[in-house]
Amino acid sequence: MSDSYDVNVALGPRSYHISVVSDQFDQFAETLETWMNNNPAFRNSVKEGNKTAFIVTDRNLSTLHTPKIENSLKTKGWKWETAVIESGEKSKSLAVISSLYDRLVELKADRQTVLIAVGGGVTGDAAGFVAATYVRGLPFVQVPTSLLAHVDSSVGGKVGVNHPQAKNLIGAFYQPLGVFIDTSTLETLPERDYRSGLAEIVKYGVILDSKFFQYLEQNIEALNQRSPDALRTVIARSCELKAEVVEQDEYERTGLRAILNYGHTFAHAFEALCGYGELMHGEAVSIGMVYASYLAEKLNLIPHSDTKRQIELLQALGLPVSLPEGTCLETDEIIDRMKLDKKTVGGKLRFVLPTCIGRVEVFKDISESLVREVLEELAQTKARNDDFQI
Ligand SMILES: NC(=O)c1ccc[n+]([C@@H]2O[C@H](COP(=O)([O-])OP(=O)(O)OC[C@H]3O[C@@H](n4cnc5c(N)ncnc54)[C@H](O)[C@@H]3O)[C@@H](O)[C@H]2O)c1
Ligand SMILES: O=C(O)C(=O)C[C@@H](O)[C@H](O)[C@H](O)COP(=O)(O)O
Ligand SMILES: [Zn+2]
Repeated sequence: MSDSYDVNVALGPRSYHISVVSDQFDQFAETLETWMNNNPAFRNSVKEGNKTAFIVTDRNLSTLHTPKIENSLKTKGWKWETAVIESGEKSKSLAVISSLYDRLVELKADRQTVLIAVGGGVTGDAAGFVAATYVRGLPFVQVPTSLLAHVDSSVGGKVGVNHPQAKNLIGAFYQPLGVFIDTSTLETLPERDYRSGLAEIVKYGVILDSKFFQYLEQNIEALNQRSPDALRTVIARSCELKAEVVEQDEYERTGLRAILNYGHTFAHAFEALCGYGELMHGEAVSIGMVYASYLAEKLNLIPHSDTKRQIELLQALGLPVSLPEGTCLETDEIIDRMKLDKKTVGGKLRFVLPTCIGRVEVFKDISESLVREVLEELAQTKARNDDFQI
């Protein structure tokens, strides 16, 4: 596999490129200008030297990688302002969005001001929502810096913020002009955040690609050591798989895109109920996939061995497979929160469940009592601290 690659997300007039490079932040402004030159709506700005940007980044990134983006813009004659939001899930809030609108008003930003998100999924989701809504749309560029953002959140155009009751309840579909992934950012990513990203990678194997799942099983050591080769392979494959799904169902209307939500019906309820930021998104997804897989077993869709393979892989990658010790969530409350999931129709829950490793389907007629059974049985295995090793 080469040192850099390019994944095209083919969405007609909203098509864009995901550029994956290593140690090439100095190329950022040139790449941005290429994307703008290829887009009739923005090429004049570059031609006329009207090059202004609004960078949104989080506190941690503001001293780590954001200066590299700023330096690159400087060499190409760009003017920019940088807004720093606090790190962590709590920044996915309407209060933060509102403060960013205020900054844009002060700046007198217009529809040619490029909004650049530099950070993890929180920054990308929040900044993307601002880009989607300010003056009904600013050109938006993602510079993801966490593994989770490389493989998932920067691709596909889901942007938004949390409601105190439920994750991502307020948002939009808004595709970026391009995604610039420099894998060197992973060198500074804390361990827990790195592992959180691995959960979404495992998700792609379960939902779409059994060979990829097998690759992950066979490369645990390399992934745990952040081997650049293994990382390039998994980032590339994850982006390709997500792009293929998004190309076919950009707005999650046919149901296909919903498969990217495997494990999330449980995960989002856990994240909201534990308090945003207590469980990382990827950790919640890891636990949520185990719950969903166990539900699939109860419906005789898969044998236990398929759940076991997921548990073993997730654990080998240092991910949790049950809620943390001491977590005590009421089953009724979990079900209540799950009903705020965006897949819910007419008050009825829908679940993405595996039918084997590499394939999932969306199920809509699952009895609440069965879901209750899963929640209660798995809460008890946690209490026995046996990590669901049945
Ligand atoms: N839009 C989507 O399609 C989509 C997909 C998956 C997840 N998400 C959302 O993404 C969010 C989770 O993303 P996340 O895990 O990146 O969280 P995050 O943005 O909070 O980043 C995790 C932590 O890592 C730090 N960090 C990021 N990059 C770093 C780097 N290179 N070096 C040092 N520190 C770094 C951040 O400052 C933060 O403290 C959740 O809100 C989730 O709902 C969205
Ligand atoms: O891109 C998608 O579609 C996904 O579902 C990817 C998920 O990993 C991601 O967490 C997403 O933000 C969840 O979306 P939501 O619509 O369930 O809030
Ligand atoms: Zn997710």
